[in-house]
Amino acid sequence: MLKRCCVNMKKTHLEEPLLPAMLDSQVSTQKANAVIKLMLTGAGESGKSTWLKQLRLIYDSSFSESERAYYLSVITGNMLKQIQLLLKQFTQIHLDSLEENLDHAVNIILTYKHTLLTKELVDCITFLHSQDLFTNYLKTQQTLDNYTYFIQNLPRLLEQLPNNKDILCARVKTHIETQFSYTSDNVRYVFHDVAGQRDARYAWSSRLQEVDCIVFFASLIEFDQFLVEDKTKNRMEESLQIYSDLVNSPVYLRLPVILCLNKIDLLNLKLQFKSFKDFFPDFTGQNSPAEVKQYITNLYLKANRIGEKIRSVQIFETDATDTELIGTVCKTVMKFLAQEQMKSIGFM
Ligand SMILES: Nc1nc2c(ncn2[C@@H]2O[C@H](COP(=O)(O)OP(=O)(O)OP(=O)(O)O)[C@@H](O)[C@H]2O)c(=O)[nH]1
Ligand SMILES: [Mg+2]
Repeated sequence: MLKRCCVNMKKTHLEEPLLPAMLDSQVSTQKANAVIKLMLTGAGESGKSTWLKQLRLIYDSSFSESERAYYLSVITGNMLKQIQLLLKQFTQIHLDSLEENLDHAVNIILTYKHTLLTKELVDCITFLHSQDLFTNYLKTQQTLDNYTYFIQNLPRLLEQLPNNKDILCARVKTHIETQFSYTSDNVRYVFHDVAGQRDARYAWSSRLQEVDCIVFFASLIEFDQFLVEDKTKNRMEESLQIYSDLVNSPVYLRLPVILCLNKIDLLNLKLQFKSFKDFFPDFTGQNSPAEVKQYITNLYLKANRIGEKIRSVQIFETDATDTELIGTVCKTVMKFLAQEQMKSIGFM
């Protein structure tokens, strides 16, 4: 049941606790006569915190200059750590065959110690990515999901602070649960963003007891990826297991579920280099975004063994970095929750 109560005037803030400005985000002054709490769930890197950033952009304010400067160091750190990791293995394989220019660029990157983006660093990274030897190796490796996006955009970030899209594409792992709330049509929506990696999931159950809806994020492009916390475990299998545990649990039967099949924007790109069937041999379709998406959707549908009459599930295909799309999804989610509320009080 959705609870009706007084307006909740608690401060709202976004993840990234190291950033002081974010802890001081706006307080809504709108009155509300109902509160709906939603918990964002899903494995690590599925897109929960990116959704929260979107809510802030849509319902509160844009990022300040100091937040943008903070994200510049996050992006530089994300990329540097990733490229250094790739290069460690790359240089082991090609130690004796690197041409002088490439060897020089590799050395600069490998010995770079801070998170300040400099022209020298960007030039070396750009040069590295113009070399077939490296780009062919890259196709066989697991990278950050927005790696290609940032490779293309690093030169711009030498001149400008990150724009909203850059910030939405940056990766900051969640350690501490955070929340964001806003009021629309007299209803206050409170979104709880929790950490998704294995060691953090023990904390989910107490929060799930208090919320009115589960929002589950599943990445559409994790079929060839392995967990950060367990390199032997396929990420999509893990996500299906978490989803199944949640939706089939008798404890959370009363909660409607919103399933976001996320990272739809990256699926096409991934399928140009990877064969879905190599990872899910039961798949007999074409290696096309439409067929792969349908197959994954069916896996999630099958994982839910509770009938529609008992639990409502609403499915969305999302790109969590697309503000317009997420705005539209939010409106549909609000309508869906209003219907659920009517059902729960016997009007439907
Ligand atoms: N291109 C693209 N990137 C996405 C999308 N959703 C999330 N990402 C990126 O994926 C990475 C992980 O997203 P997060 O929102 O931090 O994931 P999370 O679920 O909060 O992960 P944890 O905090 O570890 O539980 C970030 O770099 C995001 O920018 C998407 O739909 N499209
Ligand atoms: Mg997070």
